Amino acid sequence: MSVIASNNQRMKFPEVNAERRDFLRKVEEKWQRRWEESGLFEADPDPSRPKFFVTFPYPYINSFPHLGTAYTVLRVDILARFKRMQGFNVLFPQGWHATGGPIVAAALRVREGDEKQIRILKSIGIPDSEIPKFRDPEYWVEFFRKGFKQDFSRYGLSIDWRREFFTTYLNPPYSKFIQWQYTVLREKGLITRGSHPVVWCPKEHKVVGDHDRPDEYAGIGPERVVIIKFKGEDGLVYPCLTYRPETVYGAVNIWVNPESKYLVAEVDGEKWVIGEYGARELADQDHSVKIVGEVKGSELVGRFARNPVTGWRIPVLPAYFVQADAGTGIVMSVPAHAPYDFAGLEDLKKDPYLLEKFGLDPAILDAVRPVKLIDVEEYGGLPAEEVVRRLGVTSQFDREKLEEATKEVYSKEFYKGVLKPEVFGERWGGRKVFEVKEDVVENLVSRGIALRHYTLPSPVYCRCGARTHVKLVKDQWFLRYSDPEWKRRAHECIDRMRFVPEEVRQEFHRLVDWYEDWACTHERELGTPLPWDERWVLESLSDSTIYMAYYTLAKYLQHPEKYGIDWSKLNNEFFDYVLLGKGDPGSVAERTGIPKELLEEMRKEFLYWYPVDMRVSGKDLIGNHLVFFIMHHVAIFPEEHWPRGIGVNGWVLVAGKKMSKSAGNFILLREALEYWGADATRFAEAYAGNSGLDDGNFEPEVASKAVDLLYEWYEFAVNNYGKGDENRRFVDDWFESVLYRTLEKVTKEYEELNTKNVLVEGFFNLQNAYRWYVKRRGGTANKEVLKKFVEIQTLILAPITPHIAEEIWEATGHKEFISRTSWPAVDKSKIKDEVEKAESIVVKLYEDIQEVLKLKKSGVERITIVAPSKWKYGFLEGVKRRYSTYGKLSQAISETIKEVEPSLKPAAGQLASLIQKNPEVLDLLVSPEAEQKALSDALEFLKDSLGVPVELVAEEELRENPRARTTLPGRPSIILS
Ligand SMILES: Nc1ncnc2c1ncn2[C@@H]1O[C@H](COP(=O)(O)OP(=O)(O)OP(=O)(O)O)[C@@H](O)[C@H]1O
Repeated sequence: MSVIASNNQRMKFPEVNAERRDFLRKVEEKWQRRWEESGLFEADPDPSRPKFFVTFPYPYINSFPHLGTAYTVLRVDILARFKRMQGFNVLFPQGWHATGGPIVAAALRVREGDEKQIRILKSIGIPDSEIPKFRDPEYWVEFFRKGFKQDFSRYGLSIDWRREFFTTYLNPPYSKFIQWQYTVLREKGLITRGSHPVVWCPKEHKVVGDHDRPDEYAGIGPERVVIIKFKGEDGLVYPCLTYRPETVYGAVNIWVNPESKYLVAEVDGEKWVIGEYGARELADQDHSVKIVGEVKGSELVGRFARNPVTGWRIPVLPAYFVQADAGTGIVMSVPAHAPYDFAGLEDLKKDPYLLEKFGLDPAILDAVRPVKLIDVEEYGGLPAEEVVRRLGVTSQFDREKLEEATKEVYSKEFYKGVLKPEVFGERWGGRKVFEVKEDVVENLVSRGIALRHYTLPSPVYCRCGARTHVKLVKDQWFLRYSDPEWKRRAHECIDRMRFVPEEVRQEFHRLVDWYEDWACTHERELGTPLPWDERWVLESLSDSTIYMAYYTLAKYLQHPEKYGIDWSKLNNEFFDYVLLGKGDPGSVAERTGIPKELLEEMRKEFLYWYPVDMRVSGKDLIGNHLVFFIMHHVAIFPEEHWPRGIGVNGWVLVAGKKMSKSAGNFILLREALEYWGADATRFAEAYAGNSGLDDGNFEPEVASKAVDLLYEWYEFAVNNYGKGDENRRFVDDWFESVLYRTLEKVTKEYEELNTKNVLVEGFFNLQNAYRWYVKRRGGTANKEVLKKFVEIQTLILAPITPHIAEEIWEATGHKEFISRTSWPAVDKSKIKDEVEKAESIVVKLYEDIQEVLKLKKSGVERITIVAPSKWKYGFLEGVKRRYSTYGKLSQAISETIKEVEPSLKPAAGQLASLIQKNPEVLDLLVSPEAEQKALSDALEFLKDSLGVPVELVAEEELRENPRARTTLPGRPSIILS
């Protein structure tokens, strides 16, 4: 089940045992206090130990953390704790992100008394009297920074809090660090200046970010399109806006909306006919636009223009699906490949009244015939026609179906479509659309036939109510991500990194290739001013690229009073020295007033911790932040400081959507902590998913159940540690083998951050195995084995549920924090395949006997298990060996029979047919001694649990009994008497 919750509609959590929960919470408080008092997670350089540096993308602090953030950050904590137990000196720092528009916009909304914004604040527990404070963006930063820290601490995250910081000018040393970074990038020629398309409010004269518009318009941004100019016989240019410029080769008419008003405008010296919206957008995208007149769409209908690439004389026709206030308001018609165009033409053909209404001669349609340009395997005929017919589109007003049809045709043709050589000639013919599209555009533009343009795919309104459009903002600063050398270094870094899961590596390569220059500054947002042009502040992704390096210094820089650091004296030379080793510490000391020794210590600290060993994030950041993280590291740092690892995971969803602060659909971490406590919440979060792109599934039922499971484990461990007997039996070997095998598997799963698998293997399966072990032993356990079980189970749980693990550790007489205890070594000598297999024969036998007894119901006085003759083991061994060579069971059997001594041939024939029927016995094969040992060891258990005497008799002794002859290694016969 997935979580269903939102601000307004709080979820009802499944019932929890409050007494147990309260016990767990007390334990949690106790250990959090102890960890803090002992500075357990404060990590300082220690050259005698290997280091491990883990990071979590600093969250944006416009609300409290929710279970989505908590899911991902828990994985970082689990890795940190696991690595610590493996003997690494682990640094897990945490900062907060405040850069960008959302906080400023939200504060503004509170100032304006926006009801929705105020409701959101109330829903997360802010009392009425406090709301006015949220008019100030700085208050948001301060308030939620504290809230995040509080929640993360109560969640038991093992963070070195001395390194906490937040972004923007509100934190001067961080701002200086960012300014240093951009100075370095500029010196390396990686920053350039140019224009950039933005969503623009013409009324308020400002950029409209996601947070400056009603929610339904979130995420809609400028899209690159092409305007193709069709010259009219009336002297006007008909500017057709298109996403598919390559299809101009099949444009057989032009569409206008007959009922709309168009403008006549002088655009860059030509006379155009265009919608008002388009004229505005062109004017804001570096074109000179002068309105000189107006014309009704219907007046344009029936005129003719020339297709600029084919030279065809084509008519202007009426269509109601054309929106004059979108794009240029004028559309070229490609009926072979565009479902709307096909439907529009069909309507005209079907309805003579329409032609009449606009005074059109029906003959005008004769020349308007679809021309096929692109071949796609799926479509034999005209793609648009086929899809329109298949979906049952009735007219151009059938919008829903037409949208679906358009999506289908466009995407199939884009990726799989091959351009027809007879239309596109040698240059493009025979090639895929996506391969040549750019070249086609380039060609059209260079011939003066087309121009590049930006527009919005659908209308977007500003919060002030005005309709926005795309404007090119000048003097924008860009990161030159298009630079080939920069890309090359990033690819090299990606090749060397570890990715969890491995399959995301290719995606990073693809993204690095895909990125073009990135506009890195914004106006009117919280952030750090660009050092050489302070009108601009660095936008939120651009300021969050190498800040992991800042963590290594934050210990000093965020505590200036402790180290005698004067923030105002921090300069680029300082960062050059401590982060790049450039310059002379003596002169840096003189300029900054920071003692030389301290500077050297900071440099050492950086060198000790860097690079980042593993950065763990939700998959949303793959496409942006994590790419930037790589790009900026390779630009600024030498190779030895490039990132070493990235781990990604899916999202915690709410009703199929990412749980998110901005969308407002969340369960707050603090609510969960209040209801279940930290360990049970952590248990359910860890159980929610593994590494990879699949989304997690936080189940409240699991959290409620975890309260019981953890409490019961605590009781069991504390009450049973040191108990048990000294007897050593076969089944002790078995359980020990399972224990160490589990440990081996769990160690691998932790390395891969598959936390769900850890709990499945390392908790649920192990607990089941223990239950069987005790049952098999008639309710007892071996003292040493039991001790090992309690220890290993608690150690396995420690990274996930550290508080209760500490409590058990202490209660079982261990002096050290479990968080500092070594991860147990896998004792390979204890892992015994044969023993595990032999025991599985017992399990199956036990189940089989139960089944048979159920059928018999009563009257059974004795159960005889028939131990197979030794030669049968040899025979099976021979079959198994040959089977793995030949791959054919029958051949393996007949070859083996040849080797059997003559007196056994008849019995071997019978055995052969049994193997044919039960080939699984080949997998169960163990030595006769091991099987014998397992069965003998189980006799008492079988007798006690089945309530009937059970004996193990050799096959030879029961020669007369036909059931006995069918006994098989791994599947001994059962005789009831
Ligand atoms: N629902 C979620 N499931 C898993 N991880 C998440 C979820 N939401 C955020 N994260 C992760 O938390 C980290 C910090 O991101 P942050 O809290 O700033 O989230 P965000 O996506 O910006 O905010 P929002 O909650 O508004 O979506 C990122 O690694 C992000 O992938």
